[in-house]
Amino acid sequence: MPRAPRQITATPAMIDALRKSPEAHKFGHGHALILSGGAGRTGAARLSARGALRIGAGLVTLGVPGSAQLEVAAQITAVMLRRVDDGNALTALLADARLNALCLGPGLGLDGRAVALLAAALGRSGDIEGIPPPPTPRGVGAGVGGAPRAVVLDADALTILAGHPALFAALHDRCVLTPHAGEFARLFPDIAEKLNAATKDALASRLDATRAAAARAGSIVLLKGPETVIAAPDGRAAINSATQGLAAPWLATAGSGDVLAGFVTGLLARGFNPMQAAETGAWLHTECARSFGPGLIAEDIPEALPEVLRSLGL
Ligand SMILES: NC(=O)C1=CN([C@@H]2O[C@H](COP(=O)(O)OP(=O)(O)OC[C@H]3O[C@@H](n4cnc5c(N)ncnc54)[C@H](OP(=O)(O)O)[C@@H]3O)[C@@H](O)[C@H]2O)[C@@H](O)CC1
Ligand SMILES: Nc1ncnc2c1ncn2[C@@H]1O[C@H](COP(=O)(O)OP(=O)(O)O)[C@@H](O)[C@H]1O
Repeated sequence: MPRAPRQITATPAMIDALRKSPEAHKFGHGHALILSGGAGRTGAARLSARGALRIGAGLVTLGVPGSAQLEVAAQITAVMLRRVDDGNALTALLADARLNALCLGPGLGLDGRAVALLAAALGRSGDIEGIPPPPTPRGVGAGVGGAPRAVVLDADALTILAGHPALFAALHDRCVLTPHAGEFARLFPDIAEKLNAATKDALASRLDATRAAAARAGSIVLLKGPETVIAAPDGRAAINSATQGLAAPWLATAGSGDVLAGFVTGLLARGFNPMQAAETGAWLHTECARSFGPGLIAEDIPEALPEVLRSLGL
């Protein structure tokens, strides 16, 4: 019998974890790497990067193909930029163990480069059909201490996973998958079918579906919506409600999910464990929308974060 899900609220433990030590320098708060797609499609990854930086990652770098370098350079300041043209370039970059959290999906695209980046991020570049084996430096796919690197997979990365079973099989317990309902149905069609056919309470069914997906993936799954459900492979689950008194309807705007992916990535870079990062990121995301209120667009979400953090006493 699975444990009852936790309703996410700001507990003293969450607030404590969000506090920054007065002694630490920027590398003590982690370095997040967000991989972007090509020119004309870089907005989503830039939104994620801004979210990761605002939530406290010490450094945030956007990995972009050469074609998008100028476009992105013209739009960023505190966020940094590295050229990442293919899977080999990412593998080489990941020899730096200080890059401790990755985000793939927002605006990534579905082309060969995107597939190769996903394979490299999951440490599988040498054995995926059609992707040449790279010269693998030691430690690739691993973070500090040899544990696999934390990876947030959203948007296009989820669509790629749905078409590449070998990549799906490479998911691990430091991955956080953040599908909306459409992406969930693409990735877990049989589970989604059962969910749609369910006759019991809608939230309970979403909870069952998210738990089943997390168990299959071996990763944290965060199913987005007005009631966001988060589940771990071991059956732990939590719900972030944005309904009734906590409603945040202005979150239904293009790019808000990209910011959420950035929030979770930034928290992973800071050292939060994957379940804690997903829960805390989802809660703060809703609070930002509630704090900003009507007229919110995706760019406003990271900018609302300082006020929300201050209201927690940080
Ligand atoms: N500013 C930017 O640069 C932005 C860039 N973005 C980037 O665009 C790329 C594509 O991402 P995407 O999510 O827009 O498209 P896609 O993968 O086709 O899935 C959408 C289809 O799924 C379905 N669907 C079912 N339930 C759903 C639900 N709850 N919420 C949403 N959809 C739901 C629905 O089908 P329907 O139900 O209408 O038949 C819908 O047609 C990706 O890289 C992303 O990062 C965007 O983030 C926007 C801001
Ligand atoms: N009506 C709503 N009430 C509260 N939150 C919502 C609502 N609609 C969407 N959201 C939230 O907004 C975000 C939308 O993400 P997503 O669908 O991936 O959009 P995008 O791909 O444009 O970034 C998710 O965090 C989701 O939970």
